Amino acid sequence: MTDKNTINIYRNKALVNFEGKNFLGQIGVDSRIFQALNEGGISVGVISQQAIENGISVLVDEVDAEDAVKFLKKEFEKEAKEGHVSNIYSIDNLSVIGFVSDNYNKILSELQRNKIFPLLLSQIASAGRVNIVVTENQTEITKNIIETEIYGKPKTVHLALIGHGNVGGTLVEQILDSAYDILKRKRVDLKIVAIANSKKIAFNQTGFGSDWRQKIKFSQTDSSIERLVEFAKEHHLENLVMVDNTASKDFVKHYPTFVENGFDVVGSNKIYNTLPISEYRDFRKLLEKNKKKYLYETNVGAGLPLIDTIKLLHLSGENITRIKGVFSGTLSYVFNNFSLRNDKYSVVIREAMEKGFTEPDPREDLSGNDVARKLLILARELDLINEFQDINIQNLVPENLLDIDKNEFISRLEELDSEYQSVKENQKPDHVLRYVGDLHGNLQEEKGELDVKLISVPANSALGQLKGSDSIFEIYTESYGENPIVIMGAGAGAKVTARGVFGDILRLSETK
Ligand SMILES: NC(=O)C1=CN([C@@H]2O[C@H](COP(=O)(O)OP(=O)(O)OC[C@H]3O[C@@H](n4cnc5c(N)ncnc54)[C@H](OP(=O)(O)O)[C@@H]3O)[C@@H](O)[C@H]2O)C=CC1
Ligand SMILES: N[C@@H](CC=O)C(=O)O
Repeated sequence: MTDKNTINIYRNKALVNFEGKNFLGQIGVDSRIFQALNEGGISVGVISQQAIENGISVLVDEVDAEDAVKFLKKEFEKEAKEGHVSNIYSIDNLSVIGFVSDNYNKILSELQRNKIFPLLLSQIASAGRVNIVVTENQTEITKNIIETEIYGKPKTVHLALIGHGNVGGTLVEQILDSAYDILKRKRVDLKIVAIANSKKIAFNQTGFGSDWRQKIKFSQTDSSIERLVEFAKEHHLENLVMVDNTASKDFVKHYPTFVENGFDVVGSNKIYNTLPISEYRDFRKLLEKNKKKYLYETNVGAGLPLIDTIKLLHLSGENITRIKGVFSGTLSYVFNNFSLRNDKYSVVIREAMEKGFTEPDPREDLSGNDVARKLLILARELDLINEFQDINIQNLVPENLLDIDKNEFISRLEELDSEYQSVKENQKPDHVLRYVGDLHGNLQEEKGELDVKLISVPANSALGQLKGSDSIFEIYTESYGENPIVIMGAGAGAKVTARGVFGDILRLSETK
C-alpha cells in the first residue's frame, strides 16, 4: 500500500464497527466477516481488533458502508439475538494515511499533542509500514505532522497573539522581522494567524504580514475566544500557541479552554500565576493531561533569564534560602531618578509611563501589586503555597486615588508630589530610595514570608547604585552561602519583554 518516501492518502473511507463481548475473539469470526462482505461485492481494506473496545473494525469505501452494515447484520443475526453482538454501525468521512517510519511512536505522540487520535492503526513492524485512519477534517493536519517528522519538512507553528499594545505590538514586529531567518536556520515556520485586542479579532490562516495593524483596525469580527478556537479547527491548524500579552484578569479565565483545544500557552500576563493556589495547580494538571506547556519567562524580570534559572536551581536540588531585590522596572526607574534629580515625583512617574515600563494601569506598579505578583510567582516556583493575601505590601497609592478611573488618577498624579518629596528629604545623608521585594523565612516549609516595601539604602550599596530601569535579583542558596547569585539588567520595556516572549515561543516551537 505504501512506498518508502511517500505518504499515501486514501479518502472517502468508512469504518464498519462490530461490537460484542467474548464472541469476537472466536476463531472464524474474521473469515465470516470477510465472506459476508465479499459475497456482497464489498472490498475490505483492513480488519483490526484494536480500534474499539470489545470490537472489530473493518475499513471499506464510504459508498459501500451502508450495504456493509446491512450484510453484517444479516450474517450475525443469530448472534445479535443471543446478545453476543451488540452493535454494528459505520463511521463515514474518513481517510487512510499510509507511510513508512521507523519512529512511529514519536509521530503518534505528536499527533496526540495536536489532539489527533487515530480511529484505527495497522502496522507491519518489520517494514516500518503504518496505516492510520483519521477523520476527513484531520487529514491535512495529520499529513503535515507526519511530513515534518519523517521528511524534516519545516514545522509550521500557528500563533494567536492576544493583545497588541506595547509588548504585543512589538512582538508582532519582531516575529515578522525574524520569521524568514528562523525558517532557514531552525526549519520552524512561524505564522501569526490571529491577532486580538479587547474589542476585535482578525484572522489570516496563511499568516499576517506587515499590514497587520490595518487588518485588525478594519476587522469586523468581535474579539471572541470561541471564534478563535473555531477558526483553528475550521482550518485544521497544527502546533497552536496562544500568546497572552494583555494584563487582563478576565482573559486568563480562558486558558483552560485553550489548552483543552490544543493550544500551548505563552504569556507576559502575570495574572494566572497569582490566582489561588488551587487554580494554579489544577491548571498545571490540565497541561500535563493534555501534553501542553505554559511558558512565562517574562513574568518576572521581563527579558532576564530569571524564572528558568530559579526553576533549574530548585529542580537540581539547590536549596534557595532567600530572593530579594528590586523587581519592578517602573519603580526602579522612578526611585533611581527621583532620588538623584530635582524633578517632582509625578514627572518621573510620567516618564516611566512614556517609556512603556508601567502596567496598563500604573497603579498596579505604584500600589506594589506588580512587585507582589512577581514575588509570589517566584515563591511558587519553589513549591511554596503562598497566596496573594499573604504578602505584606506597602502601597504607595493614597487611598482616595485607588478606586477612581485610571485617566483621572493619571491627571491627579501631582497630588503625590509633596508626600514623596518629604520622604526623600527625610532620609539619612547619602541615602537613596528603593522599592524592594523580599522572599525570606524558612523556605523549606509550606509558606515563605513575602515583603514588598519602600526602603532607604546607602547610595554606595549594590541596591543604591542601580541605574535606569534596571532590576536586580539576589538569589541566596545553601551552596553559594553569603554570596548570592545576582541577575541584573533591564527589568521592563517593550523591546526586552517582547524578546523574552519570543524566546518562549521559540523554546516551545523547538520542543513541539
Ligand atoms: N511593559 C513591560 O515592561 C512588561 C510588561 N509585562 C506584561 O505585559 C503585558 C502587556 O503589557 P503592555 O503591552 O504594556 O499593555 P498595553 O496596555 O500596551 O496592551 C495591552 C493589550 O491587551 C489588549 N487587551 C486587554 N484586555 C484584553 C482582553 N480581555 N482580550 C483581548 N485583548 C485584551 C489591549 O487591547 P485594548 O487596546 O482593546 O484594550 C491591548 O492591545 C502585561 O500583562 C504586563 O504585565 C511583562 C513584563 C514587562
Ligand atoms: N510594570 C512592570 C513591567 C514588567 O513586569 C515593571 O515595571 O516591572
